[in-house]
Amino acid sequence: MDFYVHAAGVLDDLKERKGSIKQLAFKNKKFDPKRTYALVCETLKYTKVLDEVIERSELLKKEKKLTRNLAIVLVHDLLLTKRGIQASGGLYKDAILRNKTRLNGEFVKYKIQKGAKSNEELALKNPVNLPRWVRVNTILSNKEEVIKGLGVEPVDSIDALVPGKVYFDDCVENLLALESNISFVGNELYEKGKIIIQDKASCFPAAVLHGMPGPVGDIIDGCAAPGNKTTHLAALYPNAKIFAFERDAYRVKTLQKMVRISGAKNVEIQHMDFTHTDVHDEKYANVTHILLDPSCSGSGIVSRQDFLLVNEQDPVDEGDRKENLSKFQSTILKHALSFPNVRNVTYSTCSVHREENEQVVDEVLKQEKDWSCAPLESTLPQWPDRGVPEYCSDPSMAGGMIRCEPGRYGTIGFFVANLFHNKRYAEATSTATRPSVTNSKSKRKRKKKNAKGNKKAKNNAGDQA
Ligand SMILES: C[S@@+](CC[C@H](N)C(=O)[O-])C[C@H]1O[C@@H](n2cnc3c(N)ncnc32)[C@H](O)[C@@H]1O
Repeated sequence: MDFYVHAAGVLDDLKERKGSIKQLAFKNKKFDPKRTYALVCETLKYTKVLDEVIERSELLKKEKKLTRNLAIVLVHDLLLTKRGIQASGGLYKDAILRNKTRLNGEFVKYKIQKGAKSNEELALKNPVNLPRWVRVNTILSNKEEVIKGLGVEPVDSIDALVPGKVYFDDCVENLLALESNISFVGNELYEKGKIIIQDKASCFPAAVLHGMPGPVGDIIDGCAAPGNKTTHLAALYPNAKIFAFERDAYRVKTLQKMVRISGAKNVEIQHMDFTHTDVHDEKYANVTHILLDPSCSGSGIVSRQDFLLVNEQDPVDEGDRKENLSKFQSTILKHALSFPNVRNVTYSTCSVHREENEQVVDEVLKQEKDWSCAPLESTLPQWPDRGVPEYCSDPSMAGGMIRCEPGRYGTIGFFVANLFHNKRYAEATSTATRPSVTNSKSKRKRKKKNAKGNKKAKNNAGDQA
């Protein structure tokens, strides 16, 4: 019976938003976490039905010792599983069994009223069905090996995904989509780090950065753990050094593990607050690119389980939280832009709120006049959803930003802005294809020419970016 009390406790904690279903189910190892997780998920799928049946049968009025959530998990197993309540006996089980006939009767009536032919028809359905996005880790493998290993055949749209099929993404190289229910438990490609499970939108920042022209020095990932984007950068830039910052001690361990499994040898992990770095430290003198993916509200994340909590959790007042996050995001973005040789910076969040997205970029760019937002042509132009013009003081800027609506086109909610330093970018792109000039006379000549070029480039940044 302790198991049911524990599962009911998880439901109580979920209501109070003490963690995700997975976190709470796996927190207490005394009870089989997988079994707890399964019961909690299944119960949440049928909460509406169970609540109704419990109410109609007046169970809680008659059995005062039962709480709502304890009754829900027990009635779930009584009515919706073949095995029934898995406990040898006790107070709570007896209370349910005393009301068994009534509960069964109300359940049958409910099903008839709803016209349901099976119990499954009563379950809550996930309105958002994301495919499983898998990035081929080109450090250790290639598309051919992965396709062969997964034993899948290509289809030409994510809507056509069924078991045994694969879709090759058209925005991000080496990104594949598989059907949503595929499991990677025990999968060799996954366990050996040859594939990395990463949502499509989360692959955009490194892909955008990689699409920018000009030479690349060192790269910073300012907010790195768990390391999806760091390892993506490492795969795209095998010859660059990547400094991966993470301030949280626990998450640093996850980052270390992920970098190790990915086989990346060019990542230097820095366990520290990125905003505390000395931007003039010689160590970072060669940094030309920064990927910044700071903590955010996560309001764009739609997980496989989120829909289960729609009716369970009370809405929270997000006002203050959004404001604090927005301030932090502006501060960390300004810090990224202050590295003396940085030329390209992507700023991203998995939030759908303007306060964390367009507004942060807009406010920072108002203060940082040397920086601009790159236009559509250089920021995955094939992606249809862009920034919201009304949220930017210069509405034309929005076209260069990426927005992903949760669930639309198979991704979570996401935002990316692609920023470039006007002068450094113009310099880098006008000399990119030329051999390096070392003598001082030609250096002076180049400087003069670049000065002219910079002016032109600033005016035509859109064409060049
Ligand atoms: C949204 S997550 C990053 C996800 C990561 N980019 C990925 O794709 O796997 C933000 C991370 O930044 C870390 N973080 C937040 N503020 C930071 C700071 N000032 N310095 C370094 N890390 C920070 C958080 O601990 C968290 O792990």
